[in-house]
Amino acid sequence: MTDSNPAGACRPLRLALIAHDGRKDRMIALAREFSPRLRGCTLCATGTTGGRLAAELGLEVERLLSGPLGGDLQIGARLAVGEIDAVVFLRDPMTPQPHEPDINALVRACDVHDVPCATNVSTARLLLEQLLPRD
Ligand SMILES: O=C(CO)COP(=O)(O)O
Repeated sequence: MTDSNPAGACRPLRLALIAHDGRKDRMIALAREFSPRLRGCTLCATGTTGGRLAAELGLEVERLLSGPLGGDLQIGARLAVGEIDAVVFLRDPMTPQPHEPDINALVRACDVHDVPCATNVSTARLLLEQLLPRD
């Protein structure tokens, strides 16, 4: 999987995957659906999300800090310097989060730097269908 990232460069797509607890099962189901195509990507994730992706799907994923401990900010910092091509961030809109400012900062960073960011499964499917090349 080369030349298909938004930057058009010849390297694997660098994708960040993040899900709140109330959306983690949906993230696993989504990643399972796309898992053959995700295996060619460079994946990073917040801590607990990444742990589940690795344990349940065998995906190779760099685990950053858990979201409430700064993982969203780490991903935001990376995308701000051009190190992440796209984000799937399955937010739970029904549950208040202690790190709401970090969540807003990450979504804002995506908008500031024009990085595609899907915050629900339907949009994530569209994004992944578009960005992940077929086998
Ligand atoms: O809280 C999160 C995103 O805001 C997700 O963090 P975890 O993947 O560590 O649960």
